[in-house]
Amino acid sequence: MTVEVQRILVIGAGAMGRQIGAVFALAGYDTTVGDVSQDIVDAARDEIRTRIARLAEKGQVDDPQAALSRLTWTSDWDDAAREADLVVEAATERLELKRQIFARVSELARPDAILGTNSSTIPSSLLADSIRNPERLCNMHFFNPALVMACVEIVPNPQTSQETIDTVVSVSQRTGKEVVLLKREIPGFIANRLMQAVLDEAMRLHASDVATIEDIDAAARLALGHPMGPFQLMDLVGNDVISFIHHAEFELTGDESAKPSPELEALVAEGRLGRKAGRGWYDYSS
Ligand SMILES: NC(=O)c1ccc[n+]([C@@H]2O[C@H](COP(=O)([O-])OP(=O)(O)OC[C@H]3O[C@@H](n4cnc5c(N)ncnc54)[C@H](O)[C@@H]3O)[C@@H](O)[C@H]2O)c1
Repeated sequence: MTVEVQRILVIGAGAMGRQIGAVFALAGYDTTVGDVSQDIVDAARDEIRTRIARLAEKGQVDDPQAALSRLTWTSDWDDAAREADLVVEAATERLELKRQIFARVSELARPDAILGTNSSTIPSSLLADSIRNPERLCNMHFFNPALVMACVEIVPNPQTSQETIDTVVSVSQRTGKEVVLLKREIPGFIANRLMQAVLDEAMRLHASDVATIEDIDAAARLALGHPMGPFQLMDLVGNDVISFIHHAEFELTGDESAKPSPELEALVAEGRLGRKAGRGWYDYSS
């Protein structure tokens, strides 16, 4: 059984939240995207207008005005939380902040509203005791950029009800995404664990002087058909983000092997964070 969803609130208008909001609006849902910063809300609204217009030019959106009219942007999301059938949290990746947000949502939202977190590293079981109705919560994990990437991972925690799972699966499918439904929580879920395994092996090969980063990247691209090599990918995502994901997994599991490699830590300590810093595994200064 699914809950009838018409109104959705997305909390956080950053890189993920703004595009997740657009995905819902394009699928026909009345969607509010809320942030704490008016500047971020304004920038998000402008960016999404441009993106939806571009999709319309490419023939991928029939009625851009209708989609935009279903989108509301706000720096005060309390009213939208009261009205939402589904709330998807996509705020800054900090456990305490997310717990505060869910406690507030739990005060405001209808008891039958479904709640999802887009967190990449925080399983919803760590948020469940901050809300009144933990059976209505799960991870609903979109990929970056959410308007483009075709997959949503849905991760129930031990308390998540079947109705909650059925509802988030149904909403995700209506957006046109392919759903990957995990049977249980595991740090990193599926896609990021697979990616992490490739990145870790690439760093091990390089640290043991088996090949250059250029050759390891070439093998991934040309022999395995990956769109980019593991070192190129780390530079694109940000080596600090990759390191953070390792630390988060170590904190969740206590597993020493989850810690970032010394090479990665050295790179981050030197400020070689990747493309955004002009230098990472590769040099982008020229
Ligand atoms: N960036 C990625 O590649 C990616 C991919 C998948 C999932 N995620 C997850 O999505 C979430 C958001 O990531 P992001 O990259 O969009 O981060 P971001 O830093 O770009 O955006 C986070 C936004 O949350 C806002 N925020 C903070 N407190 C808030 C509050 N109380 N109410 C409303 N908004 C608040 C911030 O102002 C900011 O605009 C994180 O949980 C992250 O793990 C990120």
